Amino acid sequence: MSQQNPIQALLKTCENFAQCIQTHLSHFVGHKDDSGNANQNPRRPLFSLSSKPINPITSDDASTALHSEQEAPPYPISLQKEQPAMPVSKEELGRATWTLLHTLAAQFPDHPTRQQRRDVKELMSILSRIYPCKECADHFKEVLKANPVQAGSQAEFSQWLCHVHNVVNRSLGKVVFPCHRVDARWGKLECKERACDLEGTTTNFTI
Ligand SMILES: Cc1cc2nc3c(=O)[nH]c(=O)nc-3n(C[C@H](O)[C@H](O)[C@H](O)COP(=O)(O)OP(=O)(O)OC[C@H]3O[C@@H](n4cnc5c(N)ncnc54)[C@H](O)[C@@H]3O)c2cc1C
Repeated sequence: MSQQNPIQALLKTCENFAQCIQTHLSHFVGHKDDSGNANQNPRRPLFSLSSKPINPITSDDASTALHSEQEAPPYPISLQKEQPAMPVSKEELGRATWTLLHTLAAQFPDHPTRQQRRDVKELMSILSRIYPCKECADHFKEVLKANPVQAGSQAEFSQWLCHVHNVVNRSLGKVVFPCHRVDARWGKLECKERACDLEGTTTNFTI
């Protein structure tokens, strides 16, 4: 074993330490090695100036570094690809609403209770206030003023509804519907054991 001068040993330790620092700093500043090539060492620095963990997949360039700083989305990736909901057109909304109203009229009891008569009047009145097409709602308000709801029976209500629908049709330049054919056009729902019938048996639901 060769005896080493303690000063020499200390100098050697300092040199090793300096080399170590230089190696790690080169990861941050794109240090060129002795051969003059840019440092392509794929290893990550042992520590980062960023407070967030470095994404091991992204590369070193500034744009991807920016990405690695962004928050992860709070929802699954697949949801990001979904198309925005298709808006409903005024025509689709109208057809759907008339379908509801004419079906309701077809199913309206022959001998409605006072409450049922009140309900349809109230429903029409509410529609004229909150129908989600302001222009249509305002127009329907005028139609109702000129044609108060008649709901003394199923026949009366469905004929009244046919009439007001025709008022709207005319104002839009549409063909007028022959109201004697309303029962052929709009029937009751087909439900087992009269489950859809307003006068049918009451279903008990457990929620
Ligand atoms: C209360 C209300 C007010 C509206 N106001 C406006 C408005 O101001 N401006 C506007 O642009 N749109 C309005 N709409 C929408 C408009 O009435 C139509 O629904 C829309 O233009 C689509 O018309 P459509 O030709 O497809 O048939 P729709 O009029 O929607 O009728 C649907 C189906 O009902 C049947 N039908 C037609 N007339 C009658 C009738 N008299 N009785 C029974 N059945 C019939 C036909 O088979 C028809 O295909 C309104 C809708 C509602 C419900």
